[in-house]
Amino acid sequence: MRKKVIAGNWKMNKMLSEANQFLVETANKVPNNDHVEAIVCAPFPFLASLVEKAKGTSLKIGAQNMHYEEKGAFTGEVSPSMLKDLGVSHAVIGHSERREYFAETDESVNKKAHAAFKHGLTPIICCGETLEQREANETMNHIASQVKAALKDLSESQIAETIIAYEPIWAIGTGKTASSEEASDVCTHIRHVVKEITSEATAEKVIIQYGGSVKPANIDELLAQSDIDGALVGGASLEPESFLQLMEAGTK
Ligand SMILES: O=C(CO)COP(=O)(O)O
Repeated sequence: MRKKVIAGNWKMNKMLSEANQFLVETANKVPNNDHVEAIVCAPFPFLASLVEKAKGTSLKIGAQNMHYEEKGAFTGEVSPSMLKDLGVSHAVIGHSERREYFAETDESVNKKAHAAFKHGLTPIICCGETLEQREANETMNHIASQVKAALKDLSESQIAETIIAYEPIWAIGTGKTASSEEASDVCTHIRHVVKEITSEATAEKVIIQYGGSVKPANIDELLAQSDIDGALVGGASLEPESFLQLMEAGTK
């Protein structure tokens, strides 16, 4: 039985004092069991403080991006080794907002996935189709190609440790959730793609999240789908109360 992994993606929100206060109100309350893993993916300037505040609790702290190089002349960038050194455990890679606004490509996503494993970070690799692609029946091909490109040349054991987040772009921040059936169909497809490039045993281990307007009111139905192992949550992860409700849903 795979555990549920629920990650909040705060995106570019909160001030440091608000981020710290969020941890004060949630870190000790996130479930401490084998059923659910709770992660907050926060802006870079908050990470050191949040890691400190999460110490001794089950809450993990993740980044929302990283460079694939270890160090060097990359002004404005943050390396995986810096994140690891801080005590960060996860990094979101290839979010559609980064692909759209910051020229993230399948190739850079793959380089970042390799770099994450090299430095002991767990990548949360995002994939998802636009509304036009969905309407043109291109969803399954597009997702397969994004997933294959992201996982290229990773070892089977690395793939088994990877978290893949399916986030249909038309459902992000729009209040429009994919129906649990639509979400489930694509997540099942992702597991098939992973099986195709590795093995059934590895595909069964991969955590596949759904993301896109997930909230306490719809998470139960999404998590009830056999191939949906968690959620990557934007808006509803910003308030302590709804964040904790999402975690509770994961323990059911
Ligand atoms: O992009 C998302 C998480 O990475 C989803 O954002 P929302 O939950 O705000 O739709």
